[in-house]
Order: sequence, then structure tokens, then C-alpha cells
Amino acid sequence: MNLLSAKNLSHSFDYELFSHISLDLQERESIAIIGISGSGKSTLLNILSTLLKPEQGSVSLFGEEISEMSKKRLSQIKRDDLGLVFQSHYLFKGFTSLENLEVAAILSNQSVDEELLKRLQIDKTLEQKVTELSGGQQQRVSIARVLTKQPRILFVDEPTGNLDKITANEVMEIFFEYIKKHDAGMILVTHDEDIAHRCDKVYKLINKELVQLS
Ligand SMILES: Nc1ncnc2c1ncn2[C@@H]1O[C@H](COP(=O)(O)OP(=O)(O)OP(=O)(O)O)[C@@H](O)[C@H]1O
Repeated sequence: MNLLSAKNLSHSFDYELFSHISLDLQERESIAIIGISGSGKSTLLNILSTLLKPEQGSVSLFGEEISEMSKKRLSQIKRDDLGLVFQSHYLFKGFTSLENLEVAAILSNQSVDEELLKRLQIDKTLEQKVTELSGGQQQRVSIARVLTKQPRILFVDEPTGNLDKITANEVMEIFFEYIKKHDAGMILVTHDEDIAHRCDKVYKLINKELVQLS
């Protein structure tokens, strides 16, 4: 099944970032987007994940075009089906890791996966306020929180920036296992070419175009 289909996307801020970009994401598929700093990777991810409206072009999620969805339908899809792992972690700062995870579990009617917390090495710091955790620990709490709600599409921006190589590999392994187990898909933006090449498809944003490398 086609989870996401983007057609002819163009976007500019002070200058044109990219134009006529098209992309499809299938179930159980992972896509990496690489490109130099400032090429527009995060902007493209924001558009694909519904946070930003494209200047031109369209994005469909699960066969429905975003621009034709009611506000209610779009909120429902965002809440139930989209998982955003971005650099700003969107955690509730005054709360502990466990409270952050429990909120996600309650809202999505799921339960917190203790095995996942162990693999992410955040099981021993659950009672600490997130503001007392390191950047890398906060990142892993935010990954656990996103996976707890069991989204159909993961949008991931530089997931391993704050992490050492071993932890970064474990996080990637968790993402790959997750999309296979849940028939989900992942679109990942990264500077790390090794990580990118572990995905099913790799695209590079270059000269305003999205070029498929593998
Ligand atoms: N909301 C915004 N308003 C104005 N300009 C913006 C906005 N967001 C991004 N830009 C500009 O668009 C360009 C692309 O930014 P973007 O963050 O998409 O690039 P990137 O490829 O993800 O970069 P990096 O690898 O450094 O994260 C940059 O020049 C940035 O300053």
C-alpha cells in the first residue's frame, strides 16, 4: 500500500529551495534524504509531514490528499498515524520521562513497551525530569514516545546527531524493525551517509532536485 505520495513539490523562502519534487513511500519501506546543509531537507520533511504547506504541488497520505482533508481529519491523521522524530524533542519539560511516555500511551490507547525502553537505555532514568537528562537521553525518550503511539509513517530528522555510534546503530535497528513489524514506512533526513545507505532508497537533494542514488 502507498503510505505517502508527493507530486511536483516546489518551495521557496528567500530563494527557490527545490522544484518539481515527487516521492512515494510504500509500507515497510525506508527512504533516506541526504544533501548539503541548507539544501532544504528539513523543509521537505516538514512539507511531507504536514507541518508546512508546499508553495506548489500536493502530498497524499494513505490515498487522501492533504489539501482536500478537513481540519478534523488532518488532526486525526497527525495524532494517530504520523510519528515525528525531530531535533527539538517536543517533550513536556516539567514532567519525567515516564510521564511523557504515559501521556503518549494513554492518548493512543497503547501501552509503554518496556523492552523498547531497555534497548534505548532509558529504563533506569524514567523517574527523572526530562530537563535533567542529557540531549541524547532526551532524544531517546522522544523516540520511545513516538513509537509508543504506533504511527504508520515515521518522519525522522537527524535522529542520531546526539548519539554515539553504537547507540545510533541500535536506534536505527529499532526503526527498521518497527516499520517491518507494523507495516509502517520511514522517511529519514540525515548527514550520515552510512546510516542513509542502510535505508531501502537513498535520495539526494541537489541543485533543487531530488536525485535517487540507490
Ligand atoms: N521558516 C523559514 N523561513 C525562512 N527561511 C527558512 C525557513 N526554514 C528554512 N529556511 C531556509 O531554507 C534553507 C533550507 O533550510 P533547511 O533547514 O530545509 O535545510 P537543510 O538541508 O535541512 O539544512 P541542515 O542540513 O543544515 O539542517 C536555509 O537557507 C534556511 O535558512
